[in-house]
Amino acid sequence: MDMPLPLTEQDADALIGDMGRRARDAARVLAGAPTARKAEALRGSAALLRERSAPILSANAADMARADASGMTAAMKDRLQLDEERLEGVASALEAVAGLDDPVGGLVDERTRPNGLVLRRVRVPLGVVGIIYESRPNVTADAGALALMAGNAAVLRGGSEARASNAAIHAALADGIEGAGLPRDAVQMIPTTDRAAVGALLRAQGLVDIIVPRGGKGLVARVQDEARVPVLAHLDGINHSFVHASADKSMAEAIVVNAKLRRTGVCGATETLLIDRTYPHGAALVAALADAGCVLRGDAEAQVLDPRITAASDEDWDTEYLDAICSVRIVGGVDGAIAHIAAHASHHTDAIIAEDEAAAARFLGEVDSAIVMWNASTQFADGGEFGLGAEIGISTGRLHARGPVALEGLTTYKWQVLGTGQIRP
Ligand SMILES: NC(=O)C1=CN([C@@H]2O[C@H](COP(=O)(O)OP(=O)(O)OC[C@H]3O[C@@H](n4cnc5c(N)ncnc54)[C@H](OP(=O)(O)O)[C@@H]3O)[C@@H](O)[C@H]2O)C=CC1
Repeated sequence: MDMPLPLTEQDADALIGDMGRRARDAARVLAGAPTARKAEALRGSAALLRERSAPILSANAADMARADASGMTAAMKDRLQLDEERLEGVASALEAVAGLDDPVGGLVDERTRPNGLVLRRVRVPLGVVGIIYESRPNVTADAGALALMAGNAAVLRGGSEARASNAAIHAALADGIEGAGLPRDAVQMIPTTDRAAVGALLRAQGLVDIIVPRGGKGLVARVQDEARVPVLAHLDGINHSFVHASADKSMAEAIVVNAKLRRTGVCGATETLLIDRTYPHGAALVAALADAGCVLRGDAEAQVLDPRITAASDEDWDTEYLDAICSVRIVGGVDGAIAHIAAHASHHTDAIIAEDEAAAARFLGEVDSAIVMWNASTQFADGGEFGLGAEIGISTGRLHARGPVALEGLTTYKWQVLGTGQIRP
């Protein structure tokens, strides 16, 4: 699928310009496509994924071999790897999206003015959505499917380590879409791993309506510097679990171990444990993590709790490890936790574990993150777990949609004004 490298800026602009124009044409068709047709496209794609499981898994094996050779971490390889069961999960997710309620045309609200004008807000697709994401092949299917079902055309740019898997999955999706009589260009995959194409996508004003960047610090910096297209940021998860003085001991241990270690490579994993200075079971809490194989780095007060905690540096409070490593800080009550989170969180997901309702209410009200939780694991940060069927990812920005983004988050609305001849005085 790769074009010759390196791409000049002009080559990249020409490539994205052409893809963007084709996407725009496809988006016009999709905006009016019947729900049944979109669902048929996704069910057809799911069937093709199953039919083509052997070539898709061998494409994935090629990606995995390159990952091994390049020394990719175990957590990153876990995200990249497919097997029969995971591929079945990808196909089933397409069918699940096909069964979701179509948001397009839905009535958001309606009111009648004293002059008799009827004002309605009706859901419409965003248009052309550019999605830049990590080396996780299932996202190719999930993102393409959600964009399509919400009536949008998608231009996908997956992580370079997953290029063979992505190309194989994308081909099944495009064939399924075409097989249902919808434009093949509805979901396009950028055919190069050259990052010049990411720059061109970020500059594609007028061709791309919104960019969803899913990724970490390198991507954040580039998006902040270069984006000319509106951005729905899906960025890193520097997430906190705060154990309040009133927390139940066994609940706190179970939640914290799960939040940190269930899958260390997902963006909803906890990276920093905050312990209330007056919580009486701090030593048992950190021991539960250390015994489960987690490396702990703490401030001086935390280090007193367990000899296995080494000294944290300032950098640790701003680090997303995506690994079995956790920073631990002792804080003074809810105020201390809120202050630490305000200074170091990435506004993704933060949780309080507490029996005290007033403490929890303050945390839920005052922590400014897309998802705030009470007595639950931060690993629940997931569209499927929220009952949305699937997700593009977790929006960490402030506008339009926050937290798990699925069909509704991929739409906007327009006003329909119904008169009976009114003129404005
Ligand atoms: N909020 C959310 O929903 C999600 C957030 N994440 C976050 O993603 C990060 C982990 O994934 P990781 O694989 O490290 O992600 P990266 O940020 O390294 O990569 C993500 C995508 O961005 C591209 N990219 C990265 N840097 C640049 C750049 N400077 N210029 C152009 N393109 C760039 C990558 O391309 P290339 O292949 O060329 O490297 C890849 O396609 C974590 O921080 C995690 O929290 C992950 C999933 C969901």
